[in-house]
Amino acid sequence: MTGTVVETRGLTRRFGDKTAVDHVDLRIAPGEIYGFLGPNGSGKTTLMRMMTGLLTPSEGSATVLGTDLPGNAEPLKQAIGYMTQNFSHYRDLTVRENLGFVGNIYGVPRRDLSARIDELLVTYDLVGQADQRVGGMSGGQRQKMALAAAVLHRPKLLFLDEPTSAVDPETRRNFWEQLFDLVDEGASIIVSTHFMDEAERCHRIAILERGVKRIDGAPPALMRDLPAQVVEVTGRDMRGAKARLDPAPEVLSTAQIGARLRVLLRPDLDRPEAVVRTILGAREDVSAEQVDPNLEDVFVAATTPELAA
Ligand SMILES: Nc1ncnc2c1ncn2[C@@H]1O[C@H](COP(=O)(O)OP(=O)(O)OP(=O)(O)O)[C@@H](O)[C@H]1O
Repeated sequence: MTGTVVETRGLTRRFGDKTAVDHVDLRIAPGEIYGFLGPNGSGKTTLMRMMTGLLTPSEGSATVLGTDLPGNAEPLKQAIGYMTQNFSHYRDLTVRENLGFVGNIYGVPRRDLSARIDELLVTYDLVGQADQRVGGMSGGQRQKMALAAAVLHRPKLLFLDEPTSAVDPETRRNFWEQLFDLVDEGASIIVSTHFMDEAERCHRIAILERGVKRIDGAPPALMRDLPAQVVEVTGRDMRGAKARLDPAPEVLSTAQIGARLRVLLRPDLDRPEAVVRTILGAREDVSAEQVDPNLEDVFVAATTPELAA
């Protein structure tokens, strides 16, 4: 294996007039958790489906674990695992039966399958649910089972499409512990999300918007290299403050987050917090402070036309 598990070259998919994925170039290294971060409809699922060989690109190509796509995707089937966005297992079967079914599809030998299922039930904390019908389990339990099913045949590359969209933060944290364990065991993982905290856990991310890759890199580097300065404003009447800041030429964008206003300003300004105070006028009830960029700022900057390259 070279230093790349996935390479895409101008990968594009159109549905009628709509371009769901638009000339995306990516390189994903082995042992990485690589995140696709983007809002609904930004093309994350379509991009993943093309990488798994399930969907033919309209244009462009990819090499996934040495297999060239478009082309014969058969060799990929055994090498990848895919956890789809919608739960795709049998609700009328038990956890053990579902895992057995998946094992048979992958041709796991009978003599190994039951031991492998027992091992997965322990790893994913499903021993108590082993003989329970999946339809009666919680969203978090179903998700754990879907992950167990995706890794049953020990794939080298795992695709997870918004795997934690329906679970509470604690379940999400545990789920991520398991992803790091899988990476320690040698897997590479591609995961899509619209949660910033999840994106921040990835080794590298690509931010997608309307099918276009706006930026990619390691989250700390993306935050460090943000082409903007960030000022946080707190006080009363944040909507009024936003209305005054938005038209100012020094201001690139504003976003209200609860009782705070997050303001991105041009990178060349001295004392951006003073600039914000001047724009807002002498208001005693408002404070403005320069803060370090976070991933949300990176996302906003990457999807702001004046800032995006
Ligand atoms: N089979 C299809 N036929 C027509 N349009 C499609 C099809 N699949 C996806 N699209 C469109 O392509 C765009 C990208 O969809 P996609 O599901 O890839 O986005 P996503 O980022 O995964 O969104 P979400 O977060 O909602 O899952 C959307 O506008 C969607 O409506």
